[in-house]
Amino acid sequence: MTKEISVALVGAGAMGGALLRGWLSAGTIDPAASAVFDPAADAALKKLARRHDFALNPSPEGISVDALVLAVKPQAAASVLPAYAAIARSALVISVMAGMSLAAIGRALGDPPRVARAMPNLPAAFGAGVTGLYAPATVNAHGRDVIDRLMAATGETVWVRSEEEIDFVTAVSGSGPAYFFLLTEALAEAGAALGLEKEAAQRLARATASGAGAMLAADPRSPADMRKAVTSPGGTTAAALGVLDGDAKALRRLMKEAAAAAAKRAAELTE
Ligand SMILES: NC(=O)c1ccc[n+]([C@@H]2O[C@H](COP(=O)([O-])OP(=O)(O)OC[C@H]3O[C@@H](n4cnc5c(N)ncnc54)[C@H](OP(=O)(O)O)[C@@H]3O)[C@@H](O)[C@H]2O)c1
Ligand code: PRO
Repeated sequence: MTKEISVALVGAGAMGGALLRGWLSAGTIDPAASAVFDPAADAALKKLARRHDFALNPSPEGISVDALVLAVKPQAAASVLPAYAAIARSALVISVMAGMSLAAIGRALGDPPRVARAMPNLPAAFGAGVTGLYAPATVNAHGRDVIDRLMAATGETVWVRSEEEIDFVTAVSGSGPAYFFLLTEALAEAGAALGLEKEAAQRLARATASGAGAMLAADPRSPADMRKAVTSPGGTTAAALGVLDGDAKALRRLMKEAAAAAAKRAAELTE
């Protein structure tokens, strides 16, 4: 049987909390040997700590774990991370922070020997996440296996070839769920503008987005083939796609611009 992983998680907000819940429900981590640090822990986190018996906000002194996972806001990292330098010396450090480079993490933690980057996304909370991963050569095969097991507990994993590509992962899948949520909002607004009741339009748009997501998850056809299956020649979908994807390729152009803006911002956040 594979050994459970002991983890120290720094930051149990939206992303860190989703990962923690995924690990606990999948049995990936050993809660009794793990610790979570989040100074203003809310009632739900306190309840989770009591139920699973992991240490919540212990002194970092003397903590020894397999993996130290960093999930605070990048803007807070430089002031927060030094307190965890001693843990980082013997642990595999995994940062899920957008735009915080290996070099900057190394500086904040006193240059620990093994640091990797992971870029998960929020559907991890439902086991439906996808995480892009990068580890330099200082992380050996065992370390990569630990990283993969931790992140695969909340969805798919995709290894990339360079640290720079983590910014591109952030632009596609890290931020990506927000693009689909915005599309759902926009579709509901369009339905209401046509004359549907607002609530009916919202329910139709939301169920359509989740239905399309379920097809993407379960149907082996490519997105393009599934799009064609919805589109009757000369029909209603073709009329709509003429606007979204006609000669101007409006949506594809906009998506390229949006992803480029996200990648640029990730690079700006990088020290
Ligand atoms: N949200 C996403 O979809 C997503 C996806 C991929 C990657 N990420 C990355 O994940 C990181 C966290 O983002 P988030 O959206 O989860 O933000 P968040 O909800 O604000 O979570 C950050 C958590 O860290 C806590 N914190 C603050 N100071 C701390 C300290 N000294 N020690 C330990 N914890 C501390 C915060 O507590 P307070 O709220 O009390 O300050 C908060 O609970 C970011 O670096 C982001 O780039 C996020
Ligand atoms: N949320 C973080 C941000 O917006 C990183 C990816 C998703 O910066």
